[in-house]
Amino acid sequence: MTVEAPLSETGPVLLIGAGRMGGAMLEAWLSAGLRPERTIVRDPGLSPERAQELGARGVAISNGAEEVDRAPRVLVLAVKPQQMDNVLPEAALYAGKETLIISVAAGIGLGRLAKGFEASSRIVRIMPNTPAQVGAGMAVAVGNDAVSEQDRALVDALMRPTGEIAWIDDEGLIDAVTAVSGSGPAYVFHLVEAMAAAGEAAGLPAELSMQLARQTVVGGGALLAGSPLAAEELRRNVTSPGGTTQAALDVLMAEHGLVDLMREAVAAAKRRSIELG
Ligand SMILES: NC(=O)C1=CN([C@@H]2O[C@H](COP(=O)(O)OP(=O)(O)OC[C@H]3O[C@@H](n4cnc5c(N)ncnc54)[C@H](O)[C@@H]3O)[C@@H](O)[C@H]2O)C=CC1
Ligand SMILES: O=C(O)[C@@H]1CCC=N1
Repeated sequence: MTVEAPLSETGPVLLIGAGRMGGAMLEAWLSAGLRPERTIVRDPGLSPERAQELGARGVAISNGAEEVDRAPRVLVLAVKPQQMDNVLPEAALYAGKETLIISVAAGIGLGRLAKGFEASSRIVRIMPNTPAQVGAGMAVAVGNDAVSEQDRALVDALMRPTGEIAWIDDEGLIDAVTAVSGSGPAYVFHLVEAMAAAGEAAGLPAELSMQLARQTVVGGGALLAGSPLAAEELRRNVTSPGGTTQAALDVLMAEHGLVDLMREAVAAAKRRSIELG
């Protein structure tokens, strides 16, 4: 197995697009020891406050021009899929022979990315999620044929501080991945909103209901993370036969319940991911 140098010795990393997803990964990298002066952000849409805040932490904010002559070790594209066509020609100016190219954009395939760079370019497509910001993310990666074992080790080193990483060989799976783990945190946050609203409907004050919903999802996630038991087993441990939980699960697990709804939701997200490409 090829082992890449620790993150503190990696770089320079050029992040193009430091919005919600790029920003989340950036925070994880800096927390894990990526040296700020070897971390370059190119994002003309950054607010002056955010640019100043990153600058104060030592991160280099680039206006683009100076990047042309200093190819980064890694170039990470974290702009919206709709922005990619505008960004690729600029990104191609920055990429050198040694640069590993990573894109986290939903729907944009390796083939389309490759058209933006030199034919021999090593390109990895990653679908991360925003819990990356606190090191609890799930990222799935797929590389083109040019990607080496060393490149994979570098991607692992970069993504491990953001949470778990899984590699797939079949890029065709990535739309479903996007629909489950890429978009999935939003489903969990919506669950919190739905539980809080249901608590209010059951007579709880709004603030207390939100506290209960939020901490229950946080606590459920922490138990799932810390326990060797499967989700199904943990669910059974809450469910006394003939008790209150069973009464609720009879509703959630009924026909047209959560399982059917989630299947439809994930299928819709997968369709949209395919459309974006
Ligand atoms: N937000 C999420 O949970 C996830 C997002 N993604 C992917 O990450 C990508 C970014 O999404 P978000 O961070 O949510 O969007 P965002 O809108 O928060 O961030 C995009 C950033 O790109 C910047 N930008 C726009 N044009 C640019 C240019 N020409 N050069 C450099 N920067 C430019 C914007 O100023 C903005 O800060 C998308 O492709 C999305 O599919 C993937 C997984 C999860
Ligand atoms: O909503 C989106 O399109 C992006 C991709 C996965 C999460 N956010």
